[in-house]
Amino acid sequence: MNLNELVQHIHHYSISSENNPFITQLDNDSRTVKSGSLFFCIKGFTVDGHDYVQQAVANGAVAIIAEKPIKAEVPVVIVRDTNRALAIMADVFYGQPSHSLHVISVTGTNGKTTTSHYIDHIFRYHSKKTGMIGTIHIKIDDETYPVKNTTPDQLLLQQSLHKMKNKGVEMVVMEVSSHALDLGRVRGCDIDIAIFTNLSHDHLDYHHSMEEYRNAKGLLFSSLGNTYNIEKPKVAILNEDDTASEYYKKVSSAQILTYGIEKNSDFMAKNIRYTAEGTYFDLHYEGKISPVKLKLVGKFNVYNILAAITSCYVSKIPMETILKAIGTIKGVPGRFELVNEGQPFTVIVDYAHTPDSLENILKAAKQITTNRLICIVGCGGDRDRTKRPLMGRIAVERADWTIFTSDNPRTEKVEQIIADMESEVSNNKYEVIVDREKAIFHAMKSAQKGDCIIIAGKGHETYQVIGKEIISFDDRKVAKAAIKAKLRKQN
Ligand SMILES: CC(=O)N[C@H]1[C@@H](OP(=O)(O)OP(=O)(O)OC[C@H]2O[C@@H](n3ccc(=O)[nH]c3=O)[C@H](O)[C@@H]2O)O[C@H](CO)[C@@H](O)[C@@H]1O[C@H](C)C(=O)N[C@@H](C)C(=O)N[C@H](CCC(=O)O)C(=O)O
Ligand SMILES: Nc1ncnc2c1ncn2[C@@H]1O[C@H](COP(=O)(O)OP(=O)(O)OP(=O)(O)O)[C@@H](O)[C@H]1O
Ligand SMILES: N[C@H](CCC[C@H](N)C(=O)O)C(=O)O
Ligand SMILES: [Mg+2]
Repeated sequence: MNLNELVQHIHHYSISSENNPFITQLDNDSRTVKSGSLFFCIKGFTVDGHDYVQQAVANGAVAIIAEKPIKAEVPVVIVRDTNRALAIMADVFYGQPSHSLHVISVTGTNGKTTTSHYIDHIFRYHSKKTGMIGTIHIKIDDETYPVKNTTPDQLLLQQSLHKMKNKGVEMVVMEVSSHALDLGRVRGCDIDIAIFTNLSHDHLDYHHSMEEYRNAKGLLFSSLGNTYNIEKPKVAILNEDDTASEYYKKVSSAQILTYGIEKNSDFMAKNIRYTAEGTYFDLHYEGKISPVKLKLVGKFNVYNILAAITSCYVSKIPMETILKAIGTIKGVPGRFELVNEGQPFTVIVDYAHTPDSLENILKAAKQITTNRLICIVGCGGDRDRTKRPLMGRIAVERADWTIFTSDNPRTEKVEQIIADMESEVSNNKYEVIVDREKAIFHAMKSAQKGDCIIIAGKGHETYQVIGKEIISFDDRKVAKAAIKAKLRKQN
């Protein structure tokens, strides 16, 4: 595709030359530029891409998209907003892949990854080729690719969707974070179904207030479009029990479907029974009642399943197939993941890293615990500090014993993060073991029959970020080693 063909999709631009080079790839990082690249200068949080034009040209860039005049031996196109231009041009360059894919997006504070995995599982059970974009990885049919972000930037997003199209993928489920919406990462993406899981305290370092945070998520629903296209109707699927849904109903022109447990909703779970084997409930929808069996625990998982059922049902998968499929869901990596080495106590690794998710997971664990509930938890550095006292208080109030430890301190002092977590704790049912590995070994050593140990916050993560360094660390592996060490000592 030539430069002129691409830039014609932007309303306001000026171009420094009449040359019309052939563009072989798009780049927003000078380090990945190759001969034939069109380089987009993006102002980041750390550096400004405009400062890397010379490097981009040296690496083979044949044209530049910038927000201000830049000296370069190649054509420079000046646009008002390079981020927006990248979203539009990437969509065009990659042949608008989202337009012919069935795209389901999931937003909300907690449950995005979990719900996405359930949806993917149901579609695959229904023999569809699927793609998934989210916190754990990008998955294209059976191949997975590592990720830096829950929702990739505009370029990687369109590239991934394009690869999916080429691989014969029919449907994509994608997590959409509030950061992504605020930064316009999903602009130009034709989304068919948008799911809202819930809204609770997180990311207030970035969004400043709950209202701002709620509104950022609202961008997904306000940009969803309307239902007038009969071939591709747009549907917003909202959690009726979360008050933020009222706002999303207002900002969206799409068809609205609701799910819930407490309030009357289109897809509703009633008569819920939580047992050691799993969770059972009656699904009420369209005047019908269907029994549902899950091998999952926790009320929050009933919400995730309801959202998954609703989105698959409106995607025309028969309810009978959906219900059979969900009976075979085993779980999601790092989400309530059991570590079992034959020990007489329960060990669970979970990604709870917000006050609400920590509370939920401790409540769910309590239901299956016959002795003490022990919680190992930390908070991330260089992230929302205001959630730390809340998480500290919740852990100590809900668990019988808590160990505060480190969880990706990044450039902050772990001791300060833990002091923040301790600041609103009102009893002494806790201790501090800064080193996470030592904390896990200590918990295993002191565990007794019937105890349940929740290792919270890192879930699927295979690293610990200390300073600028990334160290290999996996809660599941460490827990396994600690249990084995204990069992060896006993034998
Ligand atoms: C705060 C934030 O969102 N930062 C994102 C941002 O990085 P940045 O602004 O620091 O980028 P930068 O380093 O300043 O670079 C600016 C530009 O110069 C370019 N550059 C830079 C260096 C160079 O040598 N040459 C060059 O061309 C860069 O490629 C970039 O285009 O752009 C990067 C590329 O798209 C993102 O990976 C990065 O996410 C970082 C890793 C991050 O931690 N983001 C978090 C806050 C985030 O987005 N989280 C959400 C939600 C998580 C959840 O589910 O809870 C997510 O969706 O992941
Ligand atoms: N619907 C839910 N409501 C509240 N908590 C939940 C829900 N689903 C999962 N959780 C809890 O939140 C944790 C994170 O879940 P999940 O990874 O699905 O969320 P996410 O929204 O993808 O998070 P992130 O924004 O970090 O990607 C789980 O490990 C569990 O403890
Ligand atoms: N998606 C979350 C990840 C937090 C995971 C936790 N382990 C941490 O590092 O704080 C965030 O960006 O806030
Ligand atoms: Mg996620």
